[in-house]
Amino acid sequence: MNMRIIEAVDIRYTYPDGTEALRGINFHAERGEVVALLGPNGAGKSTLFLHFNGILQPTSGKIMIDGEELDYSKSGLIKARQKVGIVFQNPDDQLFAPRVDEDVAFGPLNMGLSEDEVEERVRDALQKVGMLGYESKPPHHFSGGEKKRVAIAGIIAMKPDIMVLDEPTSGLDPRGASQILRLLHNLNEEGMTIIISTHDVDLAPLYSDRIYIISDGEIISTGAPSEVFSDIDTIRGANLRLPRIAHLVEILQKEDDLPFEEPYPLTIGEARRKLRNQLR
Ligand SMILES: Nc1ncnc2c1ncn2[C@@H]1O[C@H](COP(=O)(O)OP(=O)(O)OP(=O)(O)O)[C@@H](O)[C@H]1O
Repeated sequence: MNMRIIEAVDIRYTYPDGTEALRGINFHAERGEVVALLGPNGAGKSTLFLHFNGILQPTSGKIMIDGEELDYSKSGLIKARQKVGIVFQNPDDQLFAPRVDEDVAFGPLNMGLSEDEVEERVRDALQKVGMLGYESKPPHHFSGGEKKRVAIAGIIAMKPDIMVLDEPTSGLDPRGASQILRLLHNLNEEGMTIIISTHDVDLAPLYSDRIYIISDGEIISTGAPSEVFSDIDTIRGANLRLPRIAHLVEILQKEDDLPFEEPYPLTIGEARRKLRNQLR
């Protein structure tokens, strides 16, 4: 079994207008990891993510999925998209059906599964994201957090090995952000490899096993959160700041009114301890 479930090898990407968005990126996630890609706006996070299931083809370099080079033929792309699910930054780019259940069913139906299997997957996915009972509702009227959860359900229903989420908490209030993070924690506990891009330096160290810092199309630092954040010059050089406990606490304090049954993965005390250890 290949430990590196996904890998970008020396990826360069230049947009048709000549913008050099990625300048030789090496990145990988190991099976079962939560990896954060941290960087300021315009650093290249979305561009890199669009390479992970072949939406963009690199100008040079290659993407390896489970030890095999991504192949850009129609059948190769179908295979890649079953293994790697991408949740876009803006859920309106992902949701299109008039009903929640139709939206979530779209991926598995395209995979050619039976109606019974699709129905079961839709129910299971909606249950995981806390949206059971919303099947017939139009997603376009939902809050940002609810839309995001429906978009994630659509990916869960395809049962990918790897879920890639572009800024999953941006634009959400602390409660919405907390729900998404708990959901990702639960999916990871079940074995899914999770890759998250964010510019939120407070959340990245708390939820990730490993962090990459991207700046101007290049990876400038990688390692455990404690290693990455101990190099203050590099963090500042990437136009990022150091994590702040206060923001974290604000997010974690919302735990009581969450519509989930399982306990929150971390109490505030645990979060503080974890963060303190990582920054020691
Ligand atoms: N379609 C496009 N055509 C040309 N240039 C683009 C296009 N999309 C992005 N870029 C440029 O590529 C670079 C990387 O952008 P990208 O969106 O990948 O960054 P990002 O880190 O995801 O930022 P954000 O958090 O703002 O989305 C930026 O200079 C951006 O202006």
